[in-house]
Amino acid sequence: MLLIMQPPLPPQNPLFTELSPKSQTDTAPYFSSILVLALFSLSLPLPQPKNVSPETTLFLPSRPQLLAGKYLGYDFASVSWAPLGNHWRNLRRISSLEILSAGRLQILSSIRVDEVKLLIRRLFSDENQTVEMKSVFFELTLNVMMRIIAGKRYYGDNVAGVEEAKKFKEIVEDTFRYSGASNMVDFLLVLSWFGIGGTEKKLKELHVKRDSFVQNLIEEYRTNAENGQSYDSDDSKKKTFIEVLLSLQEKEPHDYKDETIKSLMLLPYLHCIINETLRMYPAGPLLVPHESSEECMVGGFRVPRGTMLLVNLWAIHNDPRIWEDPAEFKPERFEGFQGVTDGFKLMPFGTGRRSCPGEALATRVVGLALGSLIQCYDWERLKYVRYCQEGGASNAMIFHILLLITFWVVANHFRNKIKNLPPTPFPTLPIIGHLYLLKQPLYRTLSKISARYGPILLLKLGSRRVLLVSSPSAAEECLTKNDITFANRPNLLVGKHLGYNYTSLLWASYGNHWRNLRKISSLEILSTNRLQAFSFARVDEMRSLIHRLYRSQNQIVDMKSVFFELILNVIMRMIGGKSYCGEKLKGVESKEFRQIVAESFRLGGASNLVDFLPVLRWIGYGGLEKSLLVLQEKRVRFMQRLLEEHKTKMSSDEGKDKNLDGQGKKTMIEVLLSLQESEPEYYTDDIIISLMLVILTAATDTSAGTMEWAMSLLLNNPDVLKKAQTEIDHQIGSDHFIDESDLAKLPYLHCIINETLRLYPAGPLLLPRQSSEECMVGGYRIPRGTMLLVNMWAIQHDPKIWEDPTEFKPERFEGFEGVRDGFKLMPFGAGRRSCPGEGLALRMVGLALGSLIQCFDWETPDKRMVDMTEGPGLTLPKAHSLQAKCRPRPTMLKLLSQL
Ligand code: HEM
Repeated sequence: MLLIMQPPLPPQNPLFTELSPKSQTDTAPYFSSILVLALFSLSLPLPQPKNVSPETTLFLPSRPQLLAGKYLGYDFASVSWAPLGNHWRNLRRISSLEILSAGRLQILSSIRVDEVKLLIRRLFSDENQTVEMKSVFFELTLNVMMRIIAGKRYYGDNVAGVEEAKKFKEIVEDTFRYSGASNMVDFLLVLSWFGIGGTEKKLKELHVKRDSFVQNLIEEYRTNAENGQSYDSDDSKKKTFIEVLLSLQEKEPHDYKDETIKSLMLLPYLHCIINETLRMYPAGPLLVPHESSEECMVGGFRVPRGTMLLVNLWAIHNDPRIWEDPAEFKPERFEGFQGVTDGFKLMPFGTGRRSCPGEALATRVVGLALGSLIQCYDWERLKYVRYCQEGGASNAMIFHILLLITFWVVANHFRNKIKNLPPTPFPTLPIIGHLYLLKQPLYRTLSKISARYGPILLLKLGSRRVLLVSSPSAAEECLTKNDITFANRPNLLVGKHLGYNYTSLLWASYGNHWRNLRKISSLEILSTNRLQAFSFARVDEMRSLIHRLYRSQNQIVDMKSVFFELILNVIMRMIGGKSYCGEKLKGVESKEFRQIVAESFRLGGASNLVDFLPVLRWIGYGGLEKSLLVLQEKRVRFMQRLLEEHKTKMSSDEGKDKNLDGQGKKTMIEVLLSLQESEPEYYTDDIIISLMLVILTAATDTSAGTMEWAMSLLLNNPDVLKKAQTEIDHQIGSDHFIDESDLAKLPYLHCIINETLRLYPAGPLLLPRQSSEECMVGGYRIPRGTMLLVNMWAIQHDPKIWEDPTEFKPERFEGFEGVRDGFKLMPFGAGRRSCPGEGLALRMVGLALGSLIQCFDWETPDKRMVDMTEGPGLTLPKAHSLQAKCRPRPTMLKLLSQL
């Protein structure tokens, strides 16, 4: 007599109150699973497994939140992946009672016998032919399971489902490939940011395939039911699993959503593809990972809550201390032994609450199939296939690697403390260190890290040690007491390729060579005297810009280009006596150089991954070096042209002793070429070109960017713009254009520039430096060769230092002189490697802003607020360049018409 047992249905589930906030969201699978729980009571407590101590049960039942559980486990709501709790208990009960209980297995035994018979018959007709046994067993198992679940067969005579079965076979193979604890992305999240692995994408695709496969089965059943067909009409007790669940769904549609049914239907497939010998080749060599739901003790050690547990079953099953000749296939060792579990030394189906619920079915199918095949046929081997052993070995290796990583992380953390190194964010991962914490924009991410761990931090960015400081006092200590120690620049790839192998002014190490270059640049181009001497060039360029804007009034102007061309022309005239942009000048060259500068800043700086993980160079990652070489070639070609032009002119009689600007001032190239004449070995063409390139590159993007941010802020704050115009009207009037000498009379304009440089410093992390010897910062020991990043952006946005730090309030600088306030406002850096172009930049920004405000009224093209999003790059550029329209101010019309 056959007996079917159904679980009692309680009126209400008292455990609803225990549900966590996450489980109360309305994600369909989870919610519906919880409703299922409301219907099925917990009146039958699961038996506590033998030999499992209370300590270890804490560990066993939960599952870690791995990617496989998210995508294949219906967001951790399926029976395999749900965390320990009522929801999981209920799903487990349904699956056990509806498909895998001893009672149901007994009822459905005819299906298994039938399928084995059909297989035997097929093999009989294929006598003496080679048979691929893996497929034979797979087809058998699938047919058995499909008949139990959906009442249909996929393989055999008169069956049309082979294509569908092929699809399912792929699904099963992929499921095993991407499930479990061996996806590196689960442990190194950073890999997914670098797009390495792509496991997540594959899991997403696999989930879609699995879901639609099972949904089709349900739909097929529904259609057939509507047409009055039934698969297993011979015996109502032999109802398929879908039938059982769908009839429950009919009664309680809310509680039995399709998602719940699907997540349950997928379970038996996964657990029942057992086709290897259980001790030597356990189908789950590391079991399925568990996670501890609270702290517990194992082997006398404290194991924290949330620790993932991997039981290396393969190692236990192959341990020579437990098994004699473990690598030998000796079935005799189990003579007289009942069952498939022997304490904890043999447990191919796991043990405890999360053990395999398909154990009974699997052993029956495997037993019946094997027995019948052996009974009916003689077999001979074609080739010996080393099979699961390889998989088992690789899993054991992963386990040992994980152990090593954990040990390394913990040891590294304590080592820092013992050595009196600054605090470091936890954990420091092997190889990548803290790179996993970084994302663009860097200064914002680093600022968050400092807010969490402190203003003096030691980061490990791949192979480099980085000291990150983000408080005025720490910055002061680095740039005053330790200024010489930190006067080197790190050897980054950009310094090698764009900095003439670390010999340019920007990238050279602190020493005689750097001192000499700095002296030339300061004396010959950036000293107060030289700046004064070339003020005519700036005024001249400014006038020509005003003229162009006057003629294109009411048209939309790209302000970034306007500012860039202005500063490029000014510097070009100081360097080589010619300006590059504007209507009468060579626009093509200007565009070319602008691209060169933009590219230099894009590839430059401290955020190239290859600088921190040199190993990436060997695997050809990113091709950064190639891009740098191409760029450098363009830069050099551009400057070489200019230099040759000057050499030709100077060698001609006409050019001798005559400056090229025509104003009685020697240009920088002339000075350098005359130095070359006296000391040709030192002042090579390369040295001259590299100096010109540094000055041009460092000056253009920084100054143009500051002007663009300032104009954007003014357009978004019309009151401030009005106030600045009023100041100019009162102090300068409208009878002459603003001159550099007028700037001292415009303190409010100065406040606007300071506030712009505070909010949007062109060097948000200054430029990276490197310590030449061991030193102390904040009481911590800083080893030699440590890279220094001063997060000026964080300091200038620190709410402890600045009231409303994100607000544009020029008034906060009223009564304040200069552009440096101790170490809390320092947009040009400090110390020996601070910006030598500060004087020029302030003059240019002041003159440009003052003139544009004096001559024109401004608005955005669509009268909307300017988008202030920051773009990626070293100099804090705007993500979208500023577009604006100008109208001449009525009071200035007379002057403008005289241009
Ligand atoms: C608003 C405009 C500018 C800003 C905000 C700015 C900012 C900076 C900063 C923060 C540094 C790094 C300082 C450090 O490491 O402590 C720097 C370095 C430098 N700047 Fe500027 N800068 C500007 C304009 C200019 C101009 C106009 C020039 C040249 C004409 C220039 C030439 C340089 C050079 C050559 C260095 C490297 C100095 C060295 O390594 O010895 N900068 N600048």
